[in-house]
Amino acid sequence: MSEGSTTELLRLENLTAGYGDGVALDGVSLAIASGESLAVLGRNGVGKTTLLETIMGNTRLHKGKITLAGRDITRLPPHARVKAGLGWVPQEREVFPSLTVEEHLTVIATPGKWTVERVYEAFPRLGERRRNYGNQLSGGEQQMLAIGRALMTNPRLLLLDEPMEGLAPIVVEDLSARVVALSESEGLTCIVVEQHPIVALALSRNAIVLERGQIVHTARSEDLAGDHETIERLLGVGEGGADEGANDAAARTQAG
Ligand SMILES: Nc1ncnc2c1ncn2[C@@H]1O[C@H](COP(=O)(O)OP(=O)(O)OP(=O)(O)O)[C@@H](O)[C@H]1O
Repeated sequence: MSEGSTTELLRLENLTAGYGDGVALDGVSLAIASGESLAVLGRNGVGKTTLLETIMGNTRLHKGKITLAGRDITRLPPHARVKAGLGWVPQEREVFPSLTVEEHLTVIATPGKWTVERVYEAFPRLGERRRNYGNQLSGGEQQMLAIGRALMTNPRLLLLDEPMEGLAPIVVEDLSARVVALSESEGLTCIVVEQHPIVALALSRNAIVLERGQIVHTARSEDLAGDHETIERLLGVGEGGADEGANDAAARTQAG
């Protein structure tokens, strides 16, 4: 795909980034088309979060270029990247105990197709909880709120960092269906970082696997889901259902 093509939304060229002088992301290049959903997979500490943080402008960039919808955003500060069309759902969720659901959604709203009412349509549970405070929400509700809040900035591209972490299997199932609906029905372009391949591959069209800050495998998600040898080799997990993934995530969270 050529740069500036009408369907290309994000292009990363040779991104090398990290924290201080350290390099956690090493020469990553990829292009994402508008409407695509991409899963970023890999074992612990391989640079998945760093990839999203670098797209957002939260790491030290040593080298490389980031283009969003034909615009070079490489040097923009994070808040300007949100304005340019990046929606950020951080791993920590960052839900505030003293704000209600509705206050979380309205405080950063940007005019566009996503309004509070549309977020409640996509996540009816949030509508039911609109007057509840952040600390009165379950983990799943907090995650929905983190996604809803990002939608309120009317992004072109939504970046989700381990959205299923610590959630019960039934909640993972529900939230996965809603994330799929965002990309399939709403046409929203998404990048999802996820530890467990079964969960991530079910909600994405394409996938990359990172190892030591580099892309070592690229595939269509449905192909990789059936490629047990590659999953075992690169991710070190055997066959297992979404339930296993969610339980792993819950165990990780409980362990710290
Ligand atoms: N704030 C930070 N300061 C210094 N080094 C960091 C920081 N955050 C991450 N790193 C290092 O960067 C490397 C990549 O970490 P990153 O969090 O991107 O991996 P990950 O694949 O998202 O892992 P996980 O699944 O455990 O979240 C690791 O070696 C990690 O120790």
